[in-house]
Amino acid sequence: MLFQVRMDVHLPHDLDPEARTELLAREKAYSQDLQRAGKWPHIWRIAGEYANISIFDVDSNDELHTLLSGLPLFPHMSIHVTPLATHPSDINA
Ligand SMILES: O=C(O)C[C@H]1C=CC(=O)O1
Repeated sequence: MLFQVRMDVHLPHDLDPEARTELLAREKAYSQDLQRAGKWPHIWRIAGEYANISIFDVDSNDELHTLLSGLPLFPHMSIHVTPLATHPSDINA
């Protein structure tokens, strides 16, 4: 099952710089592990925003929720999920 996920990051302005560095390192490692596992096949920065558009390839809504809620940045993000269906005009479908 494919989902488009938009993540907008809102880090607290008073976050300790060391804690911020550690948090972002954990986020990067978590994200890259899921990319290597094929669960997170696309991630794009939205130009000009601290936000990304990602594609997740998961087995269920529950798996998606588990993966998203495990993001180290989860407490600092707003997340919008769009389920994707096959387009009838897709020549690759
Ligand atoms: O920077 C972001 O867009 C937020 C987050 C998503 C993956 C990652 O490494 O950071």
